[in-house]
Amino acid sequence: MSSPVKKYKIHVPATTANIGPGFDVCGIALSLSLTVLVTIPTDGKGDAIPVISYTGLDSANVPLSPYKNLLTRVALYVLRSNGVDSFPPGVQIHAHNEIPFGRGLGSSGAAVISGVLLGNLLGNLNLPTSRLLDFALMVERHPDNVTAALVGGFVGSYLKELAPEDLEAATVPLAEVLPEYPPDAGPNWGEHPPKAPYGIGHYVRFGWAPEIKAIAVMPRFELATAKARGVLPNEYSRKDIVFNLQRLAVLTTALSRSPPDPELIYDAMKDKLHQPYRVPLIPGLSEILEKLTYQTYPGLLGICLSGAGPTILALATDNFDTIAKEIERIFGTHNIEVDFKTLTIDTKGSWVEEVAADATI
Ligand SMILES: Nc1ncnc2c1ncn2[C@@H]1O[C@H](COP(=O)(O)OP(=O)(O)O)[C@@H](O)[C@H]1O
Ligand SMILES: N[C@@H](CCOP(=O)(O)O)C(=O)O
Repeated sequence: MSSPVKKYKIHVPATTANIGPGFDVCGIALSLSLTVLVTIPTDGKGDAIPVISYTGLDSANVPLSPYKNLLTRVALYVLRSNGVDSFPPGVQIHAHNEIPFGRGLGSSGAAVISGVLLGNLLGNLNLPTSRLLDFALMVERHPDNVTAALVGGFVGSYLKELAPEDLEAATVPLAEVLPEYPPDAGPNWGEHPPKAPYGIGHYVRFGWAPEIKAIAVMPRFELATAKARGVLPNEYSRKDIVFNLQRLAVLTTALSRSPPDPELIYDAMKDKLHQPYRVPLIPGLSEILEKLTYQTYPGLLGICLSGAGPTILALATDNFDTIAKEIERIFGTHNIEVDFKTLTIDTKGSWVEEVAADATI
């Protein structure tokens, strides 16, 4: 006879980050999600390590060892940081993914947030949102995707300047925060991870005009965020920083006003801090940013790279298919195939629900 179980579903949305000038600051949660079904035996019996399975987008290449999979490594990091040395026995994890990997729609941010929520659930930790965010930020150091994925909506965030002793913990290489535990690691294996400082991330939710939708045009190739960050300079000119600051200050309010003003938003979504440097990695990007204007495509409000790319984000109130098809056409001239979707803004963020013992994804 099988063990009695408790089952939970963790829901985490995709995110688009930067929105033009808000590099590493702004994020928007979108209507695509990563859903994780967690089965926990109530009699404490079963395999010592969780059994993982995946369905959905890009699921064929995800590592299924809990010591290699990003989601479970983050969960174990949260557990170990809170005095729980290993996964409870008999846990089964099934993830269903709608967020394409490496396209600039926050798949890794969603995996990190689900991992933090999974650790919180498996350890019965009852951590508050700010503490969940601390752990997420120890893993994914830019706050834009993880904050929007956790709290939902259109969000701006910053990282607190840390005290020297906390700074040391926060700059520990990712590989040490998330060691790839050998499969035979016992509960006391290895060093404990560095303590996550408290209150690393601070955020505010902006308003959002309900008629604005997000068109995501997703090229069929992956661009690792780490690679797209690697091409950015370490220093910028005052002129370029001021260019972005001016636009960002206007954009956060302009996107909340109904009806939205295309003339104001279009220019406010321009950027000089990351997009120009990423052009060589995304054939067609410059042409797309120049060619699609609010004057030539009625309904278009603004256009930018989604996160680190290669997805293009167009914010619009109308003519979604026409706008997407023109972007598809330009990518096509560079022999790049795409998929496109018109998405709405997810205002709920991440959430966990208990489901019936016979529930499936
Ligand atoms: N649901 C998931 N489960 C496990 N790993 C994931 C998941 N989603 C993303 N990842 C990991 O994150 C990588 C993509 O991260 P990244 O380069 O930051 O791109 P993105 O823009 O999609 O966040 C994937 O190749 C995979 O290794
Ligand atoms: N601010 C980051 C955002 C990365 O988002 P992703 O969805 O591409 O991981 C950056 O621009 O590097």
